[in-house]
Amino acid sequence: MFRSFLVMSDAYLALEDGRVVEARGRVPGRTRGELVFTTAYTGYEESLTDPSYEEQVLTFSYPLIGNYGVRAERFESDRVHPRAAVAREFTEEVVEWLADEGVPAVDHLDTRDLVTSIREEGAMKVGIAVGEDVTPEDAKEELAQCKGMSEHVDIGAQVTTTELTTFEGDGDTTVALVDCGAKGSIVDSLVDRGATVHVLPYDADAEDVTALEPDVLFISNGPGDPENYTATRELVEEFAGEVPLAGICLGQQIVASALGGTTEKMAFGHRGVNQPVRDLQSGKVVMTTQNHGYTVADPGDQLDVTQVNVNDDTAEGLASEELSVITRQYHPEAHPGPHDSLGFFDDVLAMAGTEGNEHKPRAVASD
Ligand SMILES: NC(=O)CC[C@H](N)C(=O)O
Repeated sequence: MFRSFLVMSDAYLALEDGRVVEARGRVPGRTRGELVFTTAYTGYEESLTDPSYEEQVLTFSYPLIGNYGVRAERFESDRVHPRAAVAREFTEEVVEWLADEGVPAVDHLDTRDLVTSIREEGAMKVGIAVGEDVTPEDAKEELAQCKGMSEHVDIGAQVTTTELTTFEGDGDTTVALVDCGAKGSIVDSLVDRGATVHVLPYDADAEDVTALEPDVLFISNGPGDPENYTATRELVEEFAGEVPLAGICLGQQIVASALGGTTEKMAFGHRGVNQPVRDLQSGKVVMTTQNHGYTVADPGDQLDVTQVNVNDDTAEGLASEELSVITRQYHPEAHPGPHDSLGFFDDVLAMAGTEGNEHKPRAVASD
């Protein structure tokens, strides 16, 4: 009786399964979202700035987050996207960063237990209340207002560029990248290979794309349910067979859905930097970075599954030689994660059939 009086918590997480978990508050605030976890042991700056985490609460299963600082050059976008961050222990530097960004954070809870619950019960809604005077009821109120991921019907608007932005490369390929929440490393990976990348709003129409005379139409990663991206799907329908198509993560899901396939929600998704993927033609397995909660259930008649996840056989790569399409469910641009699959960007430019792109990796100093 006295114990609960003496050790008052200043943070509560109300889970959809009815539990309320106590934690230590690091950044105050009240919020809600879909509770997911990543097993990545590095790359917290990249994950926290990945727009695909919009409307989610990100739990790190790795116990210490922040041990090599916070550097803006590693950010994937200009802000933190998860609604809140959860770890066993955050360093002061990460806490300061999240406080600057106004993103609630909690630690000193058993994240092993939380991750086990998500694995057993699936990604679930969570309400969070952090601050000196908060009560479990506050967290429950947040939970009561929490929407399911698919109910965020216009989530693309929260993360997209609002105007056309161009990144010049010194080769011959022109890429129209539809920004549904694109990671900066996707643009970098294309520009590094000489492509000029025009970044378009997620609701761009056919005229906007045609005006750019692209060699490739590229659909980016992004948050939420792929079925909610109606305008982007229409673009794919319009240009399939006319312009080569590429897609990453949400991009793969939208391309499949537009070309007659179906998508579905996974129980708890794939989030981490060691997801094994097998290429069906070569038999080769590569380690990949992943962050998704939906998957392509059926690619439809026009696309072939070219790569699968070794753990659960889900579709990791799709292609159509006839329509010139290649997509990946994982993140070939890495950041964070292994660079095994960077060759995807070479394949995309090769598919475009343009010449004169020279690959200049950023790791090599230019002279
Ligand atoms: N990284 C992404 O593009 C995520 C795609 C989609 N929002 C999903 O969760 O499956």
